[in-house]
Amino acid sequence: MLVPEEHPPALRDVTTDVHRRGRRLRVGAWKVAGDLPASFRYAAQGLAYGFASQRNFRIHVFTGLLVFGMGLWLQLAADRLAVLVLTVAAVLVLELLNTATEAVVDLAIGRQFHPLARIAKDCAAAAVLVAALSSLLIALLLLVPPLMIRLGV
Ligand SMILES: Nc1ncnc2c1ncn2[C@@H]1O[C@H](COP(=O)(O)OP(=O)(O)OP(=O)(O)O)[C@@H](O)[C@H]1O
Repeated sequence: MLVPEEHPPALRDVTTDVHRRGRRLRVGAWKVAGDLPASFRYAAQGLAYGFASQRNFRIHVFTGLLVFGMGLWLQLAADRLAVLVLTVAAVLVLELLNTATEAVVDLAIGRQFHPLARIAKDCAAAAVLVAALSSLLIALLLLVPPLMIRLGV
């Protein structure tokens, strides 16, 4: 068991858990979400930050809404609509993780060059690209055939 006083202060900050009313509480952060509404509030803040600061995130949101709207218009079956939702969500999730990665890298290294910082940022951006390309392909596979029928082509 960790005894906080046995560690130097910096290590103690990141390693110590306390037990309160049967719950483990992390105490290494500047602030910890104390309850479920607070957790949702912080998640909403992250979502709002991603939307406000990341042009690509906004593009993905509007593209996703467009694709889902087309799916509804074309009366796709529920399981096909679910696949569209899943692919759009995957791109948005990865875009948020990309933003988080950029923030952590900048926090760690600031404006200096480091090859590992470049790898972290490039790979996070590549993850978004892979998800976006595969979700575009899935959307085409699901939407084009019924669209052709609807247009009488
Ligand atoms: N500290 C750094 N050291 C080395 N290379 C960096 C560093 N910061 C950024 N880069 C390089 O510059 C590129 C762009 O960095 P940036 O922080 O703008 O990320 P981004 O993924 O382009 O941002 P966004 O997702 O907002 O378009 C990175 O992909 C990386 O190749």
